[in-house]
This record gives sequence, C-alpha cells and structure tokens, in this order.
Amino acid sequence: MNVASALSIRGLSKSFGGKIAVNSVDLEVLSGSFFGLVGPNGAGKTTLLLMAVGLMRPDAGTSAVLGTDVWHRGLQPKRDLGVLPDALALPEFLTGRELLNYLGRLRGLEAEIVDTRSEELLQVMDLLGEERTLVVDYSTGMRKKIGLATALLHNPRVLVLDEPFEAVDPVSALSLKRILGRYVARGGAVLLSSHVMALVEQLCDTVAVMSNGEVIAGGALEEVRGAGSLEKAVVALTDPGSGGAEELSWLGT
Ligand SMILES: Nc1ncnc2c1ncn2[C@@H]1O[C@H](COP(=O)(O)OP(=O)(O)OP(=O)(O)O)[C@@H](O)[C@H]1O
Repeated sequence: MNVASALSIRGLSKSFGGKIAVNSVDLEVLSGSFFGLVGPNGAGKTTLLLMAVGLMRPDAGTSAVLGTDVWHRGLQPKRDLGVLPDALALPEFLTGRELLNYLGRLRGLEAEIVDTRSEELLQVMDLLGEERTLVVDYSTGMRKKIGLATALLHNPRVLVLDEPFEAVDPVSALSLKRILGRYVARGGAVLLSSHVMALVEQLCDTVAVMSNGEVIAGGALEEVRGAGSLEKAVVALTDPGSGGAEELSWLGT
C-alpha cells in the first residue's frame, strides 16, 4: 500500500442484467486530496461509489480504505469512512438532532461528544431553526445537509460524497466548502461526484472523468482541463461529436 493512500480502488466492475455499469475501474485517492468524479448521467459514478464504500457488492475488484478492504469484517473501514450515498435511507421519523444523536451513539461516540458535534453540525448546516421538524418533512436540500452531517459526525478520515451540493442553498454550500477545504488541508481525503464543473474546479485538485462505465481521463485538475474550462474538456471527452449543439427546431416557434 502507498502510505498516503486513503482510498484505493482496483478493477471494480459491475453489470446489471448483462449491461456493464462499471468496467474495471482503478482510482487512487490520496490523504490530503480533494478528488472529483465527473461524467454524464448513467456514466457509472454512483455505482462505483457504492462499491467503493462497501454498500454494493462488486462483480470483480477491490476497494481499500487506508489499506483495509471495505469488506473486511472488522469495524475499522467503517470508522474511517464517512459516506453520503445518492439515495439516502435515514430513520425519518426523528428530528435532525435526534437522528445525529442516534447515529452518533450507534457509532460508539460518547454522549457529550455527540451533543457538542450535533449542535455544531446543525449550526453550520443552518438546521437549528428546524428543531421540531422530522427528517421525513425536510426539503430535498435539508435532507442532503442532514445526510452530510451524519457523514461528518464520527470525524472519519475519508469522505465519499455522491453529489453533496445538489439542492443545497448557496449559504450552506459556502460553509460546507470551507469545512471540506479545512478537512483536506488537515490531511483528510474527499472523493465526491458532481455535475457542477465550476464547483469541481474550485475544490478539487484531482479529477477523473467517467463515461460508459470507464475512466476515460484522470489526473491533476490542470492536466485534465488543459487550457480551457473543465466543462469544455468534459464535453469534448464525453460527447466529442456534438459539443452540445443539438436543437429542438419546434421549441418556441
Ligand atoms: N440497481 C440498478 N439496476 C439496474 N441498472 C442500474 C442500477 N443502478 C444503476 N444502473 C445502471 O447503471 C448505469 C450507471 O448508473 P449510475 O447511477 O451509476 O450512473 P451515474 O453516473 O451515477 O449517473 P447520474 O449522473 O445520472 O447520477 C446506468 O445505465 C443505470 O441505468
């Protein structure tokens, strides 16, 4: 194992009913690195991330967190990982604070630590005003934010976040960006997927572009985007023919 390796993905593959969703993908996310995974709808990003954190069994390949396989029976990979999956299954008939309390205790944190961290997380996610609202009644963005709070609660060393900023308002997004930036500066590792290229350019030092289940480009942000923007580079890589120039001739006539 590379000593600086936070998440090491080797040959992960998955098919659904004969259709290949992810085809032998390798990725290396280093400690102290902000890694962005981008690519068109259906490229295989969510499937890859689910396998990378041990929430979906791969057909082939491995994923190791700080050197330990995610399917290892012990608790260490789970302790080291903070995960925001795409479709979040939360105990919904709890308030945000109750949910954090429940998950914090379940993860073996002391009550006092859970209380302090929950207060801070609800504060930075701007959810303190919703103390009486059950998660089931949260808006889409609020659900995303409480999901992020649950991912951060146990102070993991590696964060895997599927579309973390989707539906999150700009004020919350700004504080979240600062928090994640500090986390990486202190040696944490973040792997996130996003369709917002400006955000990936702002945050990530390393990117991988997925298309049709494969990584078709990857490396330092500057290398992948070249002289132009990341958006242009990703469109050129994933849809070299059209450049997004299709028209609906009847629309607005
Ligand atoms: N549970 C499933 N059953 C069948 N097919 C699936 C399943 N999950 C994903 N797929 C298929 O696998 C492919 C990759 O899907 P995936 O959700 O990983 O893409 P994605 O890159 O995350 O897309 P998006 O950007 O739209 O979220 C798609 O063709 C999708 O239809």
